Amino acid sequence: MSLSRLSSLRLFRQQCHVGGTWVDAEDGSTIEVDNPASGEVFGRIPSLTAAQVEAAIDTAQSAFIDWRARTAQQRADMLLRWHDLVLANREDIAILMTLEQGKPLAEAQGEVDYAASFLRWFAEEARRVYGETIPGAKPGQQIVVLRQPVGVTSAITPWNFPAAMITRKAGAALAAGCSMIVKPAEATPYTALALAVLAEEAGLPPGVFNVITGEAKLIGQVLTASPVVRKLSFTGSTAVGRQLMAQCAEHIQKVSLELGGNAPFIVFEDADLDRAVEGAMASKFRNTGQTCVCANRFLVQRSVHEAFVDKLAAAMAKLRLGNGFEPGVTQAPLINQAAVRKVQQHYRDALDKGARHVSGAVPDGAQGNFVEPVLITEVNPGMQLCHEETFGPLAAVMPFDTEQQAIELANATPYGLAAYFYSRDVHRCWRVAEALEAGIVGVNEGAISNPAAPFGGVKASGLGREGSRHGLEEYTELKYLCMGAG
Ligand SMILES: NC(=O)C1=CN([C@@H]2O[C@H](COP(=O)(O)OP(=O)(O)OC[C@H]3O[C@@H](n4cnc5c(N)ncnc54)[C@H](O)[C@@H]3O)[C@@H](O)[C@H]2O)C=CC1
Ligand SMILES: O=C(O)[C@H](O)CS(=O)(=O)O
Repeated sequence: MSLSRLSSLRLFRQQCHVGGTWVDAEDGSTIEVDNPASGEVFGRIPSLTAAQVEAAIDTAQSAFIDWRARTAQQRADMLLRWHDLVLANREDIAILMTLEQGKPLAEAQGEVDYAASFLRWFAEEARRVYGETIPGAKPGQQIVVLRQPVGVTSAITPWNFPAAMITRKAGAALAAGCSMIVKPAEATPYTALALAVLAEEAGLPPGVFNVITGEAKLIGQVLTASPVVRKLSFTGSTAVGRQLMAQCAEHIQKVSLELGGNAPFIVFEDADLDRAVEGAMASKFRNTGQTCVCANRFLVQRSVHEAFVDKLAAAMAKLRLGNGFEPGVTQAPLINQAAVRKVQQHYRDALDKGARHVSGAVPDGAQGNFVEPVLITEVNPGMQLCHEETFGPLAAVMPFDTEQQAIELANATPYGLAAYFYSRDVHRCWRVAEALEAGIVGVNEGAISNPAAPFGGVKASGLGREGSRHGLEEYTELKYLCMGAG
């Protein structure tokens, strides 16, 4: 992708979008954006000042007053138009996504579809924000429960799903009648700005959906220190989520936190091994292992351990690492050198503590941001990868003996976002599904994402749910009216 070709993409914007206006930083400062495959800087984005973030909050507040007064049908229609425009511009959005995040183009196109599905889902839900009535305590008295939008909301989003993590939040917020200010990851701003172009074209009033860029800590401080902002939705690392939650305490802002994970993937001896391997590949290598719901540890019952490892190694050998724009590539560069070092660290730590290398190249960091898929086994609970999110293409297998041991091993982590297991014993499926400490459990399924489902985790994986009607309710407040008999 040449820079001249890039500048011909109408969705490629290098300014922030606030109140319907495209703006630069008032002091002219910018942040470089590079392509993870080559390291080439291909664009810049503004680094807004604190005063500009404050101005965005004021703009979003004014827009909220008008937006909440629209009818649910009007909000639904605009969300649906936004959905249609996102799909109509699928190819160009995917090009921007592969350029800035690196994922294979086909996977980027798939993410655009996934992102659009949240806009459709919340367009449909927008007309179902219901209240309720409750019998009063006295004759003639009635309790009326209203469900109202919380107001101005903010979203701080990660680089791994530059489109879907925005529409999963903005779709819900706007359907509820809120306005939103989004700060995308510094590494992946262009997908977010493309969504802003299309939101404007869909007829969303100025200030309802705003995209700002700049120094993360500064922007986070301004957004969480404002009494006008009534909710923050964050997806990213647990460390940053913990910090932001503390900052939101000042004005009791609502928070939704989608944080890190360490998903166990359990294969019982009664599993269909071929299906288990299919599920393992879908869970582990989606986005080159850079998702919060990726299998981080494979727990395999000892009697099928060797067969599973052999099948998994054979499936991994078919993966193809390369530039996301190359046809047939299924594994792309990691987002940056820090991500490469984390995979190296988890691999080295595991081998130092007794793991065995099975297949794939040793992650030695010699290929820039590219890391070959690698398989190890004989993993044990004392290894870093059992307690930290690897976020890369390292498949780590641990044999186990009993069902109870598998459950204990699976739950022995600070995280609790996703978990997976394969078994054809229906009674075991119920026992294990109920025992796993996670917000999402894939039962004989490795691909679990769905806009209709309440996505979220427990323990260090976060608070709240996104997607589903539950995700919309997170952007509302309940108020009850006690109507006296008069
Ligand atoms: N649960 C998930 O979906 C994700 C988990 N992660 C985990 O986090 C690790 C680090 O990845 P990062 O992208 O660096 O995640 P991160 O948590 O540092 O960044 C996520 C978002 O938070 C912003 N941010 C960072 N520090 C902030 C602060 N002090 N105040 C306000 N905003 C701030 C970033 O600009 C970005 O928009 C990954 O290796 C992975 O383990 C990362 C991305 C997504
Ligand atoms: O942050 C992530 O990794 C995503 O939430 C995972 S998913 O929702 O795209 O499955």
